[in-house]
Amino acid sequence: MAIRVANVHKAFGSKKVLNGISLELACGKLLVVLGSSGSGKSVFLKHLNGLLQPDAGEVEVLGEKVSGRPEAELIPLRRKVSYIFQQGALFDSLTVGENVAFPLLEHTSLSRAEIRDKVAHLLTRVGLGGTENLMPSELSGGMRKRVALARGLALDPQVILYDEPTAGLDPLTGEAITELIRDVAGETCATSVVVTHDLLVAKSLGGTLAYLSQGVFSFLGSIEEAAKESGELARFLRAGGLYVGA
Ligand SMILES: Nc1ncnc2c1ncn2[C@@H]1O[C@H](COP(=O)(O)OP(=O)(O)OP(=O)(O)O)[C@@H](O)[C@H]1O
Repeated sequence: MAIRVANVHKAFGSKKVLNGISLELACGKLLVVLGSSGSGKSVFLKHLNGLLQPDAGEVEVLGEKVSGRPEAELIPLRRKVSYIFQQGALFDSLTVGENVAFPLLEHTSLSRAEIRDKVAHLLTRVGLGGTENLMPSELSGGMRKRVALARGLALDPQVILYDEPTAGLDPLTGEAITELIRDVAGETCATSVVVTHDLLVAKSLGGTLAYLSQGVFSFLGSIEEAAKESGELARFLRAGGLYVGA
């Protein structure tokens, strides 16, 4: 198993967000986490690399315990688990090339020339070849997300966590990012978890759907199976533009 979440609870003050959530995801699989705004999708994702710690329950990623570990012990695991933030989280004072090179400089002993080649390769892979010298301020939202993805892939992660990768993008750019996520999942055999509330993205990615509601996954299965559900999930799918039922 790449990811094992067992009975995880998380509250902020009196607000319960995760309420005994459980999940197992095998290596190389893609999971799409759906749910309404504020249902706790990002909170769930942050538990997978220890950015948040559960109040109770266990999280294991790539066979290693994430929950209950001090920050310093999680650093080696985070090299294998890439978290792609919603806004891209680029360093604004560094060029695009320097942003992508950053994890390679920090965590590998590659030479400058090797890093330059790897950065060029990663940027080409996300459709941004030759943009090394641009500053993040010169990029569109879609380009920033691509650079963030290139940086997130730099260390050849075994698990990739995407937080709303298409939020705020026009449909065509969103589609291009979705294709990229699908291609990366197919080519690298990495395990991917994609948090989104865009149902068309979920449909296009395929993989397993998890619907977060009331702090638990009230549904886990394929989009075809989801289409047979009733209640909140059916309403969510219908409102999101996926035709469900007769
Ligand atoms: N660090 C924090 N401190 C306090 N409350 C938090 C914290 N992080 C998240 N929350 C609360 O947890 C709830 C779930 O937040 P989360 O960001 O996971 O929602 P989401 O499902 O990802 O929503 P969206 O789709 O709008 O991004 C929200 O009520 C949020 O205010």
